[in-house]
Amino acid sequence: IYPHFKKRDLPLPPGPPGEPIIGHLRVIPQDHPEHQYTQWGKDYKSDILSFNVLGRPIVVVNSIEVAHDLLDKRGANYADRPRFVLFEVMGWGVTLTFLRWSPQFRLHRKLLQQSFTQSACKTYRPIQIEEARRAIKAILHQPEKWEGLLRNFSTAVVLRIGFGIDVQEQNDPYVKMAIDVEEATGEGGVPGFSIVDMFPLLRYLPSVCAVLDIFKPLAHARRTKASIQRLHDAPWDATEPLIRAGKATFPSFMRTHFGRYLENEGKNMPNEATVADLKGAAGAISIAGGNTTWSTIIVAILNLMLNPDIQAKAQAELDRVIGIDEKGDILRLPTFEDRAELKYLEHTIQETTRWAPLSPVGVPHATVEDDTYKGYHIPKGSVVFANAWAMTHDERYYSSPDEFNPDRYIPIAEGGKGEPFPEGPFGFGRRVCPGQHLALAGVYILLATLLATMDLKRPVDKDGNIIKQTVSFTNGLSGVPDTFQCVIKPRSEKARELLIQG
Ligand code: HEM
Repeated sequence: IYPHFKKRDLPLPPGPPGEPIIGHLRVIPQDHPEHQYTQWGKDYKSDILSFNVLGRPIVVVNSIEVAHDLLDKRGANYADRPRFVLFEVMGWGVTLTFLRWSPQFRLHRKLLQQSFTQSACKTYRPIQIEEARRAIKAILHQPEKWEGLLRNFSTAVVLRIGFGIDVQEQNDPYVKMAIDVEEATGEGGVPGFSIVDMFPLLRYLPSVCAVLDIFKPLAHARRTKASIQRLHDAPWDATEPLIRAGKATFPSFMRTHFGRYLENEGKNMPNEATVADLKGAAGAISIAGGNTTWSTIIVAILNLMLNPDIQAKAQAELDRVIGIDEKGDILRLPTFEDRAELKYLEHTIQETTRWAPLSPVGVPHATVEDDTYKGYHIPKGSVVFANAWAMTHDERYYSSPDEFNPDRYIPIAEGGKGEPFPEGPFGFGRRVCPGQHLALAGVYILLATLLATMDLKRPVDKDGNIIKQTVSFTNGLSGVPDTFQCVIKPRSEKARELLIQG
């Protein structure tokens, strides 16, 4: 199947020995392979490694330099994706994340990239600020539900931005629909590693035959398909009549692009994107942007709770920038205009993405053609993982990389260590996350509002002792921190009032 795998005079990048026929199928750990890939990089003294799974070449990139050389500088050759058959069965067919290198990929990439540039994201600030304040006000009333309420926040933001629907404050049906779909997609496991990804024809196996455990993901994908379709259709159907009537009040991806579509149609002009393309792209915003933004916020909260000194420093900075009255209470809620001055908060957000990159081995790319790099052969069709975890924990750049320390980014000129902002958590090259500015803006406004108004404390038992909690992450398309407890209380009566006023 992979003729170029054998036809070579140069060696493949190094890696541990595999087994006959199945190669490294059982050698690569199923859970959190990023750690083992990092260790192998050290064992083989190489930032590029190779493996094969059932004959398919796999390349793992462990350093930022190699990622730049291959995924950025030779971007066109590394812009493909492997086929994600299981996700196709689920119904994620016209979703940018899973599209192969093709004209359709380029169309979707253009649509999404243009829509979420640094400056295009400003259009969506009012939605982000409104939802952030709404979520923290809800936490004020139901502090024990903080985790779910923050999930509602990130899901509501991407649904509103994608489809322009008006999300209800509590129990919104679309938010529920999107969360169910996110969970179901997450349960699909590590992308590209199910039995149907390896043997695509098995997707047609009749359900009665698919009784073995290895076929569970297939059964799961078939069950989930209808809900994924619904997530594309229901919010679209709700907004379409409003856009047609020119009555869609909120800006959204759908309003911009479907509005343009209708305009062209009215003038008998051709449309580059079909309705299916636009639905798929709006759906991609919701699946790629909800869970990831939420998880980033949760990781930040975890670290702010575990490090009260960091939390106090971030709050002191907010107080200084926002202004406080004679009693030490903040004068107003934070806005996007404060962001440039909130350097410590910005470093805390960067440190959050560095400390626990949410897609630790990235979303795999694939090579379009054979390549040669530093004397190694990289076959056409190789699946390429950019090990973001290895890059953001690289001791050559980061002192005590497991430590959460926002101060590591203070420039040398200001007496700091001048460690670089992380690269890798949002991927690389022509596949780099098109939603990164939107995501970081959402994380910023949520954390700024939360820290300005609330204290995050570790829970204590009835004797007042701090309850010890372990920190762990799920596997899958993006790692989500496992549930932990956090006590969230208003910093003052004034903070409470500001939140209630909105
Ligand atoms: C903190 C939050 C986020 C993180 C950590 C994140 C991370 C990533 C990563 C690692 C990739 C794969 C890049 C690669 O293959 O090299 C990706 C792709 C993508 N992200 Fe994000 N993302 C986040 C938020 C968002 C948001 C809010 C959107 C909404 C527009 C979004 C839309 C996408 C899309 C559509 C892709 C697929 C790009 C492609 O395949 O060409 N992401 N993201």
